Amino acid sequence: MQDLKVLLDGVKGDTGTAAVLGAAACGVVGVLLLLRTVSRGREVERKIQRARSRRTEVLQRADQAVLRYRQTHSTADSASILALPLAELREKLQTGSLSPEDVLYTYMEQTLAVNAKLNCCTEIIMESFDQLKTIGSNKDGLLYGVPISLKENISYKNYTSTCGMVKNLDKPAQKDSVLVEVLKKQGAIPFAKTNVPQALLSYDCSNPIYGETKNPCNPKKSPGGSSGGEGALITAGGSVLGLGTDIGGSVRIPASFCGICGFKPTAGRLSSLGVNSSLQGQKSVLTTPGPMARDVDSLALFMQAVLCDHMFELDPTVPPLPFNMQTYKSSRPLRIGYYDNDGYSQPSPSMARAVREVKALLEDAGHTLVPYLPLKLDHTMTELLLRGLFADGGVTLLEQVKGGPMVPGFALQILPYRIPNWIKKFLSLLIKPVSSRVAGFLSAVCGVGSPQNVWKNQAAVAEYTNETISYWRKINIDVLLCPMIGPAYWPRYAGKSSTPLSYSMIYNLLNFSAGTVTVSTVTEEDEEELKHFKGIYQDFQDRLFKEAVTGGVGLPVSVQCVSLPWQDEMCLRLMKEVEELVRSRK
Ligand SMILES: CCCCCCCC/C=C\CCCCCCCC(=O)NCC(=O)O
Repeated sequence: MQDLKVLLDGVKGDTGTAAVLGAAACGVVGVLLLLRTVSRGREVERKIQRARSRRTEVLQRADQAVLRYRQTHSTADSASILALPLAELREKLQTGSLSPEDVLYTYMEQTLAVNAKLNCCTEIIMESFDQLKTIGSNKDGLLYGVPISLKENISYKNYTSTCGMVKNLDKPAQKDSVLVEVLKKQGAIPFAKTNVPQALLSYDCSNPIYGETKNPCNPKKSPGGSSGGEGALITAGGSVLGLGTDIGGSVRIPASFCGICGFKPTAGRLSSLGVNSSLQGQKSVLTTPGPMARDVDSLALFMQAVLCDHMFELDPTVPPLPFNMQTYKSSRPLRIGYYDNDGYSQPSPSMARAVREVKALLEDAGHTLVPYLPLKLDHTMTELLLRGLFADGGVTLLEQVKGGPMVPGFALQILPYRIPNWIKKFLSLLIKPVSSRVAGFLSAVCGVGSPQNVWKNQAAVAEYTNETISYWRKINIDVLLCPMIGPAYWPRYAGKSSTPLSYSMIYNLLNFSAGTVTVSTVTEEDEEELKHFKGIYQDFQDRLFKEAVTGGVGLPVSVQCVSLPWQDEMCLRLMKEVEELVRSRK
């Protein structure tokens, strides 16, 4: 200390030396910071490598387990097991004509093969093999012996839910999520976890840890997201039932992009304890777990299985409403609202055609179809939905992804949250004459500014919900038929193209029940019509959407069915009817 004082005294008045010392100090600090960044980068890289090696190792172990099983057991007919719809599979398991062992090993084998092609799994749950030893005690369960895949963010004890973010690596769940516990009690065997996009806030499916998942219908296309791993795995036959989550369409969009069925129940109907998200605590737009499968009966069976006393006991915040089979099975003619264009995002030709065709089928079947249009979508999408979702101006999301690598396109996706609000507001004014929609987006992602405004936003959402319910009452409709985003995008377009989310996310904002059923495929005529697509606003969002869905001939096309909150069975009923009508037309 004394030496330092002498040194400083020595340089006092000598400004040249002081400047040199100052510069040297800055240099040292700079080098230290650089070293810290490099070392953190290396640590991140090591973490990612560890996770990938662990996955490779677990895939190999699962592969060997399947091999051993095949060598020691007379081979069950895999193809016929994989072809069974869930209802039949379940019956054969319950009557004992199929064993849970044969079914699990068959699905495991298929999953490993599918994953090698599509990169859809993040984990194989090795405990699924152990579960076979005790499964007999769940023989009465509605899902006895049924293998089920889980989206990566659903907690399973000792497995990490990264939500596609490096910072969450190496934090294994302390316990099973409530849904996993309930599923196990019902005899289901969770056996794989599936891939998601970075931070879950995208309808693409790529993250820096596990990479990009491919669409089984066209590997060059995205499977959708965020439950994209589920969409790909189920479509390719690796799973007969899966569990995803949906805050903006993350169950419905991958179901639509891959060609299966997906159901987003009313948020609150199923327990969310142990279901991870990147915007925990955000209440304006609600997230919910929801099932995905090849047919609607499987979705209904899932709901019936988990809406049980065990779930109501484990999570008393869930209303004790068992599945209403009477509503699901009812054949009472319905009054069905419909729209093929929401007036905010022009649908692709196949999206609109699918609604028109299903409308005609429903009319022929004796239902009454009533024109419908979502209220004030322009204002609602930006001022209620986006401003509510990012009430904090995106701070939470930025914190989540800080310091980690980003998948291509993600940096651009989160750029608006990095730009200071005064610049965004200025840009919003500049852009307004060109696209009021994009201007609204820039203004909305500035957030709400104060806690008081959070409450105002939530009150406005409640008011909008009430207005919408009154509108349903006024035109006296039971359910709604409308488009679902599709066909599958080229990878990385989802991060740039947000406006089509008006078709899915509006029902998260309203917290209505909504599900998708695949009803058609893109035709040459659809593709030809797409060439003349201009869009409603004719802005860059419209141009991006057009680019994203080109090259879709032969890809699946879905429609969406919607019902009022807590009328989940009614929504499933319409989905089932749509599925049957479309099947009987073929
Ligand atoms: C240019 C105008 C844009 C208007 C409004 C767009 C609103 C969307 C904005 C942000 C992107 C949010 C993407 C959400 C995708 C689905 C994610 C999802 O459902 N995740 C499930 C989960 O988190 O559990």
